[in-house]
Amino acid sequence: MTVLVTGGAGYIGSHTVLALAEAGEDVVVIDDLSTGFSAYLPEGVPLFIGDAGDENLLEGVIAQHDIESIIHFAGSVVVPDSMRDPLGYYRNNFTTARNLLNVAVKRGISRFIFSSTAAVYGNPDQVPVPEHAPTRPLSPYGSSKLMTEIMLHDVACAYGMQYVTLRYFNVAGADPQARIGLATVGATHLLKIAVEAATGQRAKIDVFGTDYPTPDGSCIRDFIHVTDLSQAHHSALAYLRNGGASTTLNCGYGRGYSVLETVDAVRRVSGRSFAVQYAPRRPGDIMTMVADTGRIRGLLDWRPQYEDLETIAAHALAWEDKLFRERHGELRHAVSA
Ligand SMILES: NC(=O)c1ccc[n+]([C@@H]2O[C@H](COP(=O)([O-])OP(=O)(O)OC[C@H]3O[C@@H](n4cnc5c(N)ncnc54)[C@H](O)[C@@H]3O)[C@@H](O)[C@H]2O)c1
Ligand SMILES: O=c1ccn([C@@H]2O[C@H](COP(=O)(O)OP(=O)(O)O[C@H]3O[C@H](CO)[C@@H](O)[C@H](O)[C@H]3O)[C@@H](O)[C@H]2O)c(=O)[nH]1
Repeated sequence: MTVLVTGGAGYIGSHTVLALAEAGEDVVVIDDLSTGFSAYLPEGVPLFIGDAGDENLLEGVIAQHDIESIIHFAGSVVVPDSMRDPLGYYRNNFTTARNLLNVAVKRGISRFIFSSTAAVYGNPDQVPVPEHAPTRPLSPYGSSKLMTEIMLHDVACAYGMQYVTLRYFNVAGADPQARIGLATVGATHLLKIAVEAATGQRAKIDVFGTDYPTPDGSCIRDFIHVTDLSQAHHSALAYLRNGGASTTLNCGYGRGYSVLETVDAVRRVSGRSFAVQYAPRRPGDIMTMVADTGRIRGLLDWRPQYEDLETIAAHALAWEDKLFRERHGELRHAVSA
């Protein structure tokens, strides 16, 4: 019984592959390495380099491995890019998933876990946001994920598939042993930018908007540690294997931190000071995004371990220090599960 992980060489995918491999699961990965890194896969995990929407490739992988479930991470993830290139985003997020589901249905693979996003909610009417809140995405990225959610639901109803759609809130941090982490060059995530500043790779960090009607004027986010999120995937798999009904789950902790609090946490754990500049609001930003986590905590046997913001910041920083030294030729990379 093997789990097929698409996009398994990416940031969240590689942490999930590591968690599955450490739990003794058989895993195979399909990744086109457009933003992923083959070196971040544990030794012995087969990697098929190619498009997760290539039906011939998928048929070949399924012919060689006894695939029991699919976890689908592969996709394009940068919100502003999706505004410039909506067709590219609909192709890589929606059409890829459509082809993957087509092969899954043909080959009788009946368990599917899908990476969705809090971006499907758009500006929420209520915070914390429950799963039944209205979905009003503000970007083609969010729309492409919502369309895929709807397609998955329809496919599951028609062909008897069971699925879990996981809506991630703000994913951050790195493997606590710093074996892997976020390595994307030019990443735009707040915590990544802050640890780049703390490691001297940036002169300063801009805080986009300090005039919001929040306690300190900056936006508020619900950060989830990538290792806890990877464990949520394993728990979702166990839930489906136990016959759990198809469902959609928010993935966060239900606790919001402001942008300024987050930057302060990086300053504290690093003990390094860096310049913080107040900048205008970033277009399209949602003011407050915090998950209602009642459903995931009630349905899954999931025990997050790294809910503390300083722990998330410390792990992101340790990884960034290592990545910086690797990229400057002082270290070589090796992952062992
Ligand atoms: N990082 C976040 O904060 C966040 C939040 C919400 C949802 N998500 C979703 O989680 C998933 C993983 O995101 P990530 O942050 O790890 O990004 P990432 O870019 O690190 O990972 C994506 C992986 O998919 C691969 N890929 C892309 N298109 C492919 C294709 N057509 N075929 C095969 N491989 C392909 C890339 O090479 C990469 O390894 C995405 O679906 C993303 O939309 C991420
Ligand atoms: O240099 C920076 C970077 C970010 N921010 C602010 O920090 C907050 C968080 O921004 P960011 O880390 O870019 O995340 P989001 O825009 O909240 O989006 C993330 O979280 C979404 C789910 O909630 C995912 O869908 C997206 O892919 C993911 O990037 C926002 O208020 C930004 O304006 C800054 O002030 N300065």
